[in-house]
Amino acid sequence: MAPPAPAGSHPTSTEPLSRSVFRKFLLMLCSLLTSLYVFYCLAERCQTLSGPVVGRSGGGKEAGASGRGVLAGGAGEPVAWPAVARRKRLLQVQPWPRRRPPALRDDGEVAAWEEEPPGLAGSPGGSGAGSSVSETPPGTLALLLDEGSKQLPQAIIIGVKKGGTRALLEFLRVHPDVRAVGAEPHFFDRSYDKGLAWYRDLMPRTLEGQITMEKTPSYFVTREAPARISAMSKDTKLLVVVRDPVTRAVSDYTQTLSKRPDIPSFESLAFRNRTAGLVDRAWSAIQIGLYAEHLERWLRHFPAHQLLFVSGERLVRDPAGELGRVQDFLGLKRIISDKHFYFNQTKGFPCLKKAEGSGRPHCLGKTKGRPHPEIDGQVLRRLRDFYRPFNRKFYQMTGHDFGWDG
Ligand SMILES: Nc1ncnc2c1ncn2[C@@H]1O[C@H](COP(=O)(O)OS(=O)(=O)O)[C@@H](OP(=O)(O)O)[C@H]1O
Repeated sequence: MAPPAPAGSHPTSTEPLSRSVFRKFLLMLCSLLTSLYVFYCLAERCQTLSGPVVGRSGGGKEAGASGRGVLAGGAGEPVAWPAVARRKRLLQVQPWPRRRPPALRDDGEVAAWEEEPPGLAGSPGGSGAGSSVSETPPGTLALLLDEGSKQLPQAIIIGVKKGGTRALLEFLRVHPDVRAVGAEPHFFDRSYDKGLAWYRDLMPRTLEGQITMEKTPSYFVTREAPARISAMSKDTKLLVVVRDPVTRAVSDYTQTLSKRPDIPSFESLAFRNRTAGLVDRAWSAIQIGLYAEHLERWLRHFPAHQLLFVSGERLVRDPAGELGRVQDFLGLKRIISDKHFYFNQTKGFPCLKKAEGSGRPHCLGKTKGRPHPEIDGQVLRRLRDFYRPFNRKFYQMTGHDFGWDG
């Protein structure tokens, strides 16, 4: 038998042809496997770099269509996001320069569309994190993956004003399968005549398996909002962050006072007749806290299991715990956990260790968690008495005692 030819040498006339073909085949197989391995490593590395903090781009299913698949599960019925979501997350690799970070208004909300045009929606609203990523994925991955599309929201934070809605949205955006508009669109209360196409255009791009979200706290008390949202999609999931209505009223007043320091005192606005203890329920700061009454309207259009009530108090005390419930409700994998938060002593609130898009620690702006003026104790007690029956009814309707009545 002829001795084996040195590696890489050409087959000799004495070497059988089949052996030479086999050797070439082996060589090609090795190259193929090496290329696959290199590509896999690159992709994995990108994903590792992005960690739990995510950025841009998405795609998805046809919004507004009936039974928008992935969200079809009810409250206690988590639906797993398709495996494709993992692949899609490759698009969220950072960092790419964000086009234009949204500016903050003085009330702490993200500035409206003149600051962040609809087409650029989706930046971390109110983050102030100074973070930067764009919607353009880097070359190779962009070629391999599609860029997603704009969808109508499948889940909306509908209220309540001053309940902790910004905190909930900012915390949720840490999730790689959540994409949200930064600013409040106010579509179902102020801009409904602009039409669903206009509304959809405000949304960030999402990929299949990602949820599009927005928050506009005034929807909860807008008479037309339940029917309008149901007309968009009866499968829409609704989140309501509720907070002790008395504290909420004071918070609401504090916000107005910060813009118009000359308004009358809280004590005088809260009563139609203070001596008689007659509470002015027409005052919006009081009215919004009548949760049971507002909820009745929503339940005429949505089944109870499509609403989730988030405790504003627990969102401060135990954000990860409350976010766990929210992720289950939205059918999301539980990714946001204790390790995403730290308690900032100066702010007096939980903050994110890594904000969406920046990877840096991030607390909400100075208009969130500001000190309240001192309110007469007797007035507060009267308001507690006033709200008690409404709160009890609300506990019954939601099946949860939020503990506002001591
Ligand atoms: N983590 C964290 N950081 C800062 N603030 C937090 C946080 N979690 C909840 N909150 C509470 O959120 C309250 C503001 O609620 P909203 O974001 O719903 O307000 S708004 O309706 O959008 O204006 C705000 O109310 P005030 O304390 O009255 O300012 C906060 O108490």
